[in-house]
Amino acid sequence: MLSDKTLLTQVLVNKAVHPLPGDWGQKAPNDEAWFSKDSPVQPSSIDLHVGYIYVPGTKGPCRMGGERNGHTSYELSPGHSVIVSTFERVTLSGQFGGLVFPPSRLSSKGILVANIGHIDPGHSGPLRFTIINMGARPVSFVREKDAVGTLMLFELDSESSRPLSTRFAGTGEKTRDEPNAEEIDALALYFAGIEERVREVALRQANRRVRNIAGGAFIVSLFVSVLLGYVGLMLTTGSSLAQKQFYLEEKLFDLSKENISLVNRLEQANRDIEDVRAKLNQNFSEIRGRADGRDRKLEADDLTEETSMPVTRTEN
Ligand SMILES: O=c1ccn([C@H]2C[C@H](O)[C@@H](COP(=O)(O)OP(=O)(O)OP(=O)(O)O)O2)c(=O)[nH]1
Repeated sequence: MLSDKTLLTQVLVNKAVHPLPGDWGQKAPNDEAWFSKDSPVQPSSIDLHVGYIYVPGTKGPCRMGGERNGHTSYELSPGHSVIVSTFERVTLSGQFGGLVFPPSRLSSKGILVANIGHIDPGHSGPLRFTIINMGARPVSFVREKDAVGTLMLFELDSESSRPLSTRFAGTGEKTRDEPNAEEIDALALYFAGIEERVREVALRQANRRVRNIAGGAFIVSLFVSVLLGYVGLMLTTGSSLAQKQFYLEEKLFDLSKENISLVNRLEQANRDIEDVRAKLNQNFSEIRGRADGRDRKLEADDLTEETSMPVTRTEN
């Protein structure tokens, strides 16, 4: 593995990692700043920074976040995924290979980099990473400023007989570059489409309950049509409004949850009314029973009174 000094020579003399962010490219190799805490060159690795951010599902060739039009800064919402290319191009001769890892400060924010891997001898171009926000909060990425990978270089025991660049010769293809539309859209904006699925289940549940209890199909269809209208709107306006979309979707989600809670309360109120009705019926039958008993007693008393009265005869 190359140490900071050899790494620095590879970077500054052979342009193995180039360009460098900020004014690092203008510093002389013997500048002490290379060995400071903030240097992109660390004891045995070099930091790679955000280049462009590509957002899956971006419609239209001119939309920010799509092919050849990556964002230079982006706030990645929880559960969302993007492709990030590196600001630096990594150009290795046949004598060197590399390994790239996510910086641990990214992992502590809940960022998962899906494709850590190796860099072939002969590779030339930016690297790219598929990134998912598994954390609880949005995470911002800014071009040139935020580190997105940590690269280590290795010197091979002998030069590769066919470095990557020669294997591409005559194919008309290049080693890896910025992603095209097909590669960007192979990803889902939401990790495993999870938000979509959860929302569908919540809506289905709300729909069923409301229909059962209050014949509220109207409310649900209204809710669904608002949702569909909104999704349609988002499809036509593209995902440059992704954050706004996320916010509104959260709101729709909350509404759906509120709906379910209202339905639960309605169910409970129905059960309470049933209880009160049963109690009233019971009280009514008891009162009725008592009244009947009293009537019967009064009738019996009248009868006794009549039969015990002395009979007076009138004699002519
Ligand atoms: O996280 C990574 C790892 C590698 N690479 C670059 C450098 C590497 O030389 C090239 C190919 O990597 P790998 O051989 O791992 O991927 P593959 O799927 O086999 O690529 P390909 O089909 O282009 O050979 O992609 C990246 O951009 N990001």
